[in-house]
Amino acid sequence: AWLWMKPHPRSPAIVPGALPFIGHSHQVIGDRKHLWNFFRKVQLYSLKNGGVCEFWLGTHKFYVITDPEDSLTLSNTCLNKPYVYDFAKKFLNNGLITAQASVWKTHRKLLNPAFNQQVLNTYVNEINVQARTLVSKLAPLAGKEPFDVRKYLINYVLSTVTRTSLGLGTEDQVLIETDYAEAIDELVAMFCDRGQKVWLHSSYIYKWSAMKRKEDQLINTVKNIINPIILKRKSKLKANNDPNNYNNLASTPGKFKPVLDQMLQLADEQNAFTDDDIREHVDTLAAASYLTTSSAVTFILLVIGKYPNVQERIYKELQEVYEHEDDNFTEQDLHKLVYLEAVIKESMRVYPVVTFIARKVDRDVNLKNCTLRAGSSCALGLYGLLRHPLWGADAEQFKPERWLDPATLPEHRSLYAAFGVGRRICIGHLLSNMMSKIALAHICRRYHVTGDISTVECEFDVALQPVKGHHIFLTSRK
Ligand code: HEM
Repeated sequence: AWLWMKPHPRSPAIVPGALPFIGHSHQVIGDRKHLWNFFRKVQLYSLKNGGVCEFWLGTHKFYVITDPEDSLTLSNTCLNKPYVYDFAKKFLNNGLITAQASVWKTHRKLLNPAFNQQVLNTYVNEINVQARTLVSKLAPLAGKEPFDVRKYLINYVLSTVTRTSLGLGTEDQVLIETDYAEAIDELVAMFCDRGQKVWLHSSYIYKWSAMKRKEDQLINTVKNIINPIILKRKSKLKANNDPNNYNNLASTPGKFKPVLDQMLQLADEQNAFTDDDIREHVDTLAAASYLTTSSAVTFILLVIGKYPNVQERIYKELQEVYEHEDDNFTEQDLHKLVYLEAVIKESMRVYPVVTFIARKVDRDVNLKNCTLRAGSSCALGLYGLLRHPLWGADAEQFKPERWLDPATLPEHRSLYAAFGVGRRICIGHLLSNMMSKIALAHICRRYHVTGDISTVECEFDVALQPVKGHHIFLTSRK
């Protein structure tokens, strides 16, 4: 093992503190706040050392890339995910996040059209409905005490994503928002837990653990909820007597074709997906969307709360866009909210929620100054890319204005890494932006927000999130 750990020519710098056999494993043990500090530290170390460095978990080598060009090379050369993603494989299997490159290529191509702007525009009405529900749930809290807004946002994102992907009626939707949401939440937390408990990485040891028994139980819960929904929808579409049938929906204003229907249609016409594939895609969309988007909006509210001038400018822009206090935000309105968009982008740059992604290095890869060895894993440091010196001397500062003038933005596209880098970039990024924008527009037109991003401590939980209990305070604008 020691020989394997020995640097070879064209090796990058090794993060200090490695021990024989265990590498840096002792440095990741601790709570989630500690874990985030470790990941942050290695990315800053990578930035300082020419954009690539390495660390070790046991005898497994992880490279960390924060150079924009090298990260693009690696992410497009190696499309497979490393073994840590396999922890979620039993649950999400052929879903886009965990799918092997060969399956991913076909499925991603088939699913891309379901997330293009034209399709997303048909969701605007539904997202407004959900944002109104969010605002009405926040109403009793306004003017009272500071509170943790994240759980309300989780609920908002999960309802929106499951509504638009499953198209359920109110009855079935209740089950999704309670039992299904809870099971997904526990499963995601469990994968993160296993990642940190290095001894449970071995599938042999894991097989005998209480965590594995719990995982099986939760996966069954999820299957028992989603499988009947898929079957029911399938037979309804087949019978062609459903008034919600796609062909009627497509042309009805305010209606949309849920992703589930699009997948069932592809399955029917092209044999593209099995029922299991479809469930895995639906579960992946739910799991990938809610922690990320809810954290992002929480951070944005804390940022808005900290900078009153930014908040007033958002409010002014909103007032210019809608005519009546109670109007929905239309697709055209969303285009006009350019300052709000800049605030969202800048907040996600300075306070990203997905701080790194990873790839399996399944062949030797030559980068500018070093060679990555096959058999290892590589983390692409999104946090590092988003504050790379190429952003300018003010890279650490929150400055939404930089997005209003393209001339001030860095040229390299992979520096805009909040939603990933390369071909496996987030499929839901436009939907996520729409959900964030509509929720913030509804909140900011009703309330004045107080919060303080500068005192927030973060913990790593798949998505980065404020340590529990970080609060905002709302006062009604009326
Ligand atoms: C603030 C919100 C979000 C952030 C920061 C985010 C970030 C990311 C990142 C960094 C990746 C790349 C993962 C990797 O390469 O390993 C990714 C992938 C993915 N995201 Fe998102 N995401 C967000 C919201 C969403 C939403 C709303 C959805 C679904 C509706 C979604 C669905 C997915 C899926 C399915 C993938 C896998 C894509 C593939 O490999 O083809 N995400 N996301």
